[in-house]
Amino acid sequence: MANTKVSELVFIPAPGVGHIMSTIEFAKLLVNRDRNISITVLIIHPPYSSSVLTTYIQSLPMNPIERIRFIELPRDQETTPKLDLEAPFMSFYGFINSHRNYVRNAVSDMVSRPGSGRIVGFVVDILCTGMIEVANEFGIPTYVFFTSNAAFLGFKLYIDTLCRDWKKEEVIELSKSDGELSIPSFIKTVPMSVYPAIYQTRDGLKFLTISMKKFREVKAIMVNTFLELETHAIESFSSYTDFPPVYAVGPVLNLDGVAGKPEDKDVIRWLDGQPRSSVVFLCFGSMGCFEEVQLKEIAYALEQSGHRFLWSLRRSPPPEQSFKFLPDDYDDPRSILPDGFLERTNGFGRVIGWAPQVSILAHEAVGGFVSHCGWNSMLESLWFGVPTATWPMYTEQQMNAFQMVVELGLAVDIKLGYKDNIFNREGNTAIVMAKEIESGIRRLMADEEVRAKVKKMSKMSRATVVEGGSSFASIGRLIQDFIA
Ligand SMILES: O=c1ccn([C@@H]2O[C@H](COP(=O)(O)OP(=O)(O)O[C@H]3O[C@H](CO)[C@@H](O)[C@H](O)[C@H]3O)[C@@H](O)[C@H]2O)c(=O)[nH]1
Repeated sequence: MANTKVSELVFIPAPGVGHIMSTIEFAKLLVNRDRNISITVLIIHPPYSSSVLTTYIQSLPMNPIERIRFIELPRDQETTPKLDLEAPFMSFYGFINSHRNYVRNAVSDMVSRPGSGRIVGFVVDILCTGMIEVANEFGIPTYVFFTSNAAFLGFKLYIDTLCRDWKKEEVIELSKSDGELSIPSFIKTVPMSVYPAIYQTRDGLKFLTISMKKFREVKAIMVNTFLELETHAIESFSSYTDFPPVYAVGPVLNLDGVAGKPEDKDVIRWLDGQPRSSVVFLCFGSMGCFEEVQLKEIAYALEQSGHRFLWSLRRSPPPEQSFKFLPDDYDDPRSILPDGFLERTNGFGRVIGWAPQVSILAHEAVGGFVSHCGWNSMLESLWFGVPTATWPMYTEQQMNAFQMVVELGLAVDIKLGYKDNIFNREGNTAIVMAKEIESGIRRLMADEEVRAKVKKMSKMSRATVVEGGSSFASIGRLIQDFIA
């Protein structure tokens, strides 16, 4: 007999650091909010090797949370499709879909478990919308947890609408032109220079149209954002009649960080010894890394700027290993930095590998953040009131940078339209010269107007998630929708 009092949700996050962490934090938030909600998280192991992600997944069962159960789906090396660098999105989508049978089995077990609750919904990541098919087989509604922002969701919707009337080649041609787009979720017209490179391919567009079609089938979309930050973008969805309701439920953050290392304490101790707001922190997300020539330009810029710095430096996998391995720490970063750089900057700068980013941003010594503009990083920097200098690299980050700098005035730019092809790094990117980086760092540390706006937004981001706040209320309405 099912326990009718308990509402069960099945969460299916995507195996990427920037996706899985916020999704699981959202699960925690829901069970804390309502004692009658219970959640089973189905973990799909990544198809590539990532020490950070593996450490994070392994840590989950070690920190039990009441009413959240983690089930790791089997890794079937024989039958899972391999990732294709020519079609990274669709092959990743195929990889996720190859787990459908495991999801069916897990849900069948849940349904037949005595005393289990009524399954009221699947909550899936954008990369896992193929699982809607399984939810439909069980007659269970699906919700999407969108780990990026509302403006970008609006971009996808806009391009999807274009693709109904235009051939994909025409959309690609348009995206490579010099023009601008009037996208309803953006206040200003959006220059093509910030159009994400991944959607300038047939593979990316195919994924976009498939996932948007699936989005139209779901009961609601939860976006990791908040009304005070993205008022215009969130309100823009009300003009669509054939799109599900959008709930702004953020910022949903993992304030515990990812993969704690013993050296992290040493980094924090070093920050303890620095003056307030004096340190520039540089970090480029779970997939960010640069060629040696670019690293040298960053090093020169840091030296010239004279600001104290903390630089998270990660090594790209060799080209033939792209997408089989994610970036990792250098054994010895000295090998790729300019001669004598570490000695000359000793005392005012530090180079580290994977950073305890959240603890660093929370530290009062940090005065600025040079970031790749991954959405979690943007939300974390706003939460802690640290202004950003934008250096977007891959996926939707150019649009995030445009939004932060041009639309919202919450960041300064180093580069808005920098694009890195993470699936094929060989000679694909222009070099940003030291002078440009140095100028960005100087503006970041000196711009009091942006700093004041960020501090104000920091207060709003904290107020929105507590009782009386808009995201708090939004989650309340969502829970009513789950249990109705
Ligand atoms: O050295 C590091 C690097 C990252 N992080 C953390 O890892 C997360 C990274 O997330 P995010 O900033 O969003 O970057 P990505 O890992 O690049 O995230 C992917 O997912 C995001 C959400 O969909 C998108 O916005 C990005 O473009 C996409 O690349 C954040 O919580 C960081 O605090 C660390 O703790 N230490």
